Amino acid sequence: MKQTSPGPETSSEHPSLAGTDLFLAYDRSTVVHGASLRLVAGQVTALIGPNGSGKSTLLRSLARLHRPTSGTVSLPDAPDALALKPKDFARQVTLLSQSRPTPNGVTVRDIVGYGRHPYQARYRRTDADGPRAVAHAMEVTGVTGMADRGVDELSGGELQRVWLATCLAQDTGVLLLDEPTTYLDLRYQVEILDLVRDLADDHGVAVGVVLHDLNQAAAVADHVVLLRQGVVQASGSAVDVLRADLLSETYGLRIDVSVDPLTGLVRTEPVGRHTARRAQPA
Ligand SMILES: Nc1ncnc2c1ncn2[C@@H]1O[C@H](COP(=O)(O)OP(=O)(O)OP(=O)(O)O)[C@@H](O)[C@H]1O
Repeated sequence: MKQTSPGPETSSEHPSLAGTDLFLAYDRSTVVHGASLRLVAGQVTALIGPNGSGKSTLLRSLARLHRPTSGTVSLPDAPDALALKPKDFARQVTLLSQSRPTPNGVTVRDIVGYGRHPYQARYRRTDADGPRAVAHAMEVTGVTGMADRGVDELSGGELQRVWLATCLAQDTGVLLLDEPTTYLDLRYQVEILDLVRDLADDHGVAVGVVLHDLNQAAAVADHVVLLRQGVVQASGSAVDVLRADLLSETYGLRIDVSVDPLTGLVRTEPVGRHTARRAQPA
């Protein structure tokens, strides 16, 4: 692994969630080989890499939805987070996964309310913060206006925001997001990424987010982790990881990289045959 700069892996800060030397397999086929990741409070860590490189599997293992063959997942109060009771874990970590089944006959407000499940006792209602948390989660994701609609009648982007609201209502210190901008129009892509940044900056949430758009990763992340074939290729700041040579080799495609003089953000530009042809001088 190329450790390009002091990133979460070398940070002396205590991580809010850490995966260490994780090996992850489906049946007997190992797809993630010894990956380590530390999510730190107030920081956004983006996982990037080509299709099938193991991003979702790694994220799901951090959320305890994929049991590692070996390696550990730990929380500050639990060196072995896999041993925690489900509700104790769910009060600390939530995952917005890529796809979820859409239940019939359930309203948006109900679905967002499911996020409060870890705070509710079986026989008594003890969740005094619930209504406030649900209302706030719906407001920041822009779904308050559709609170009474059935989730089975929403568009893909609307539904994505409802699921995100459900995660936010869970009010955890660690938020794991698998491609949260998929299905969203441009405005909501930007709003969701702004929201992610606010959660880290203003509420100290540790965010781990899978992104395909490298420019979005550059814009939102404090740290970027590049995966290839289940191996962490590089980990560090956007400037250190989003390098033309590293990206071109990893994605098998020429990718030009520049720094925007106005924003200082790294910009990546994949160069296909058509782009290259158009760039030829007349
Ligand atoms: N349920 C499954 N059963 C068997 N193999 C799987 C399963 N899910 C994923 N894989 C395999 O595991 C590897 C990693 O997949 P994963 O979904 O973690 O990658 P990814 O980087 O998130 O991909 P993408 O960008 O396409 O979403 C791939 O080779 C994939 O084919």
